Amino acid sequence: MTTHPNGDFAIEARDLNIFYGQFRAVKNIDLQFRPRQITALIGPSGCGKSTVLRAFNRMNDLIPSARAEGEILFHGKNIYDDDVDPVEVRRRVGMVFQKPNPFPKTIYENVAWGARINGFKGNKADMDALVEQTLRDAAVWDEVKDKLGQSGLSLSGGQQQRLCIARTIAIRPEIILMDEPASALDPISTLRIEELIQELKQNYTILIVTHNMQQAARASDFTAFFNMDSDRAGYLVEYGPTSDLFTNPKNELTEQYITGRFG
Ligand SMILES: Nc1ncnc2c1ncn2[C@@H]1O[C@H](COP(=O)(O)OP(=O)(O)OP(=O)(O)O)[C@@H](O)[C@H]1O
Repeated sequence: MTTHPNGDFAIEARDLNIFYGQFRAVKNIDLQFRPRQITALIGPSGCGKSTVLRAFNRMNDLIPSARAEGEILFHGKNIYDDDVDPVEVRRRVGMVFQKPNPFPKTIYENVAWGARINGFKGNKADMDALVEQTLRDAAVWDEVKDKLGQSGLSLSGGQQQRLCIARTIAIRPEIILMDEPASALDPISTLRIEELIQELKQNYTILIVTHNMQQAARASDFTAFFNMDSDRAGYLVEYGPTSDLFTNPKNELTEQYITGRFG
């Protein structure tokens, strides 16, 4: 994929519409994400947050009925152009899912896999060092360093999710998409994930879908609020710095949503 600088933005949606068969699930989305910032996508159930998120790494391609119109510009290139390889898009735009889904392999292999995908050529000692550094970056090293040969599935839910984040960053993406990454976790594990997201921001642009308004307010720099129209298509109501959106929303609907009056 030949790419060019994309102005000030890490990734950008232009007039994005996504359909499942005849049904238009989201409409006319324009959104621009600055590098190394965390953006929360919020809104009532079914308004299309996950659908929009998955559009940024062509994950919707895996759903046979799904179709995108419009553009997603990444380094100035529309990722939906015919000459773009979706596998390469997913390498550069990684994803963490709601339910932790480590591979049924060792903790070590869950991380080493990503490095190999990236063409890692070093010896065993180099790989050991890379696995350690990646697990440290994902704030899970201390808990797993004595059991790297055990299955990733043997860890707690919160540890599994941090292992999945390690697996994602081992591929060195530029952008990380997170679809409610803490919603299946207890409050302490949730806080650890939020802290980790803050650290990852130094190196990655992060888009995070969350149902949890406090989490959006605490953990993000920007917030995009979506709602569902009378035709059930999701649309973007308001987008801006999180502090503005939560303290001084411009739109009446945003105010109603963040104060819990609907959704
Ligand atoms: N695979 C699919 N096939 C058909 N319709 C789908 C599919 N996935 C989602 N939809 C529909 O698209 C719309 C948006 O769904 P989506 O899951 O993106 O919303 P959401 O805001 O993330 O919801 P939630 O907060 O409940 O997870 C909904 O009407 C949903 O029923």
